[in-house]
Amino acid sequence: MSDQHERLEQAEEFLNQCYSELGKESEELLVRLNQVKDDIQQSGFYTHTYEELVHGARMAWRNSNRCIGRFFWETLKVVDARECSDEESMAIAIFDHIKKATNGGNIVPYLTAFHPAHEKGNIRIWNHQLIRYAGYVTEDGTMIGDPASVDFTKVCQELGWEGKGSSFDILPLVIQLGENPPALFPIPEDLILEVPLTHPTNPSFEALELKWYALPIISDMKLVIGGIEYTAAPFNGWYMGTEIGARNLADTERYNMLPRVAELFQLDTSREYTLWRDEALIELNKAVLFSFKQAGVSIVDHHTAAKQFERFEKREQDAGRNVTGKWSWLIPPISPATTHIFRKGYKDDRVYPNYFYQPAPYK
Ligand code: HEM
Ligand SMILES: N/C(=N/c1cccc(CO[C@@H]2CCNC2)c1)c1cccs1
Repeated sequence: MSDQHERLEQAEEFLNQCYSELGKESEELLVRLNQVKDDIQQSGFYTHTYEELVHGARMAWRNSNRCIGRFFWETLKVVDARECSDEESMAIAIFDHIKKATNGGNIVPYLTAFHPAHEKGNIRIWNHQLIRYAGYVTEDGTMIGDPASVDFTKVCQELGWEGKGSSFDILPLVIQLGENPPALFPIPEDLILEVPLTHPTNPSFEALELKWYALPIISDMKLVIGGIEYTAAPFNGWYMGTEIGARNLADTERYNMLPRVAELFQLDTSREYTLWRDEALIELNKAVLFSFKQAGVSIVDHHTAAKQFERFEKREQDAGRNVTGKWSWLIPPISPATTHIFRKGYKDDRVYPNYFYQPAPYK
């Protein structure tokens, strides 16, 4: 099937569902379908109205099989930055996104849509997340910072960026328009909200000098709506505590903090069966949730998130829509069997609109 014919089919499927969900008259839909058909026949593309862009981005979140946070899909705020035509104006839009989404700690889910892929080539944001810590391998092979960031940190250094070499250096924003060389922008420090980690009952925890950033904002996925591909469409939510406490700070190939936490709580690490790893995990996750709450920064524990997801499932059923999901991602990494998700099956069907991985623009 030709590219144009395929895009027209995808456009028609999206517009039919979108206009039906928005309760629009069939007359309005027919006019729109004819206009889109002409546009695609003329140029191979069509341009979403702002309303279609907003609802399409929300539908894509609703269809994200690996996301436990979908209860809030209808609240996503969307900024239309499709007019941005140079790296500077994109950087300004991105800084504005960070500021509005952070909202002093009361995090608001936002998506900023830049111009979709077209003949002038793609726009790519090279960062995986807009706010993330650098990772360095020293001469003697020891790790500083986030090991998951080592490759991207090297790329930033090759582009002229110099980090301070601390465990928590915020990486710069890297934007590439089409075939232009990538443009690098340090993120203004006053835009970055971070939470120092303390423990509710163990005052010695702060000696670990751990912290994490408040705003998780994914910037390397592609938003596809009705055959139109938004290759730069950063979106943020708030964290689920386990992401920080059970993975980012706990994984041996990340900050690998469990042995240090065990030491602080004087756990018996001589044998696995003392479950010292599990006890350290719980203490670390309690510290993350306690610290974010203390700092007035939005976060959700995995039990509450699972309950919200259950309400999402019920509401989708009532709306006559099937809930698709990827079980292995939806269950939380600690105490998964304490959630209803563990006992359910989900079909990992691909439903459009949706968010997709795209090849790394550097390597
Ligand atoms: C509002 C609070 C939100 C929470 C607590 C939340 C929670 C999560 C968690 C825990 C994951 C798994 C991440 C991992 O295991 O590394 C995830 C995945 C995902 N979420 Fe959400 N989410 C939220 C909002 C959003 C929003 C606003 C969007 C998009 C508009 C979104 C789209 C996705 C996608 C596409 C994935 C899969 C990512 C991948 O395949 O790597 N989520 N979410
Ligand atoms: N809480 C979140 N968590 C994530 C959501 C999507 C992706 C990720 C990071 O995924 C990486 C790839 C696989 N695990 C780490 C984390 C959100 C980020 C942006 C909106 S909500």
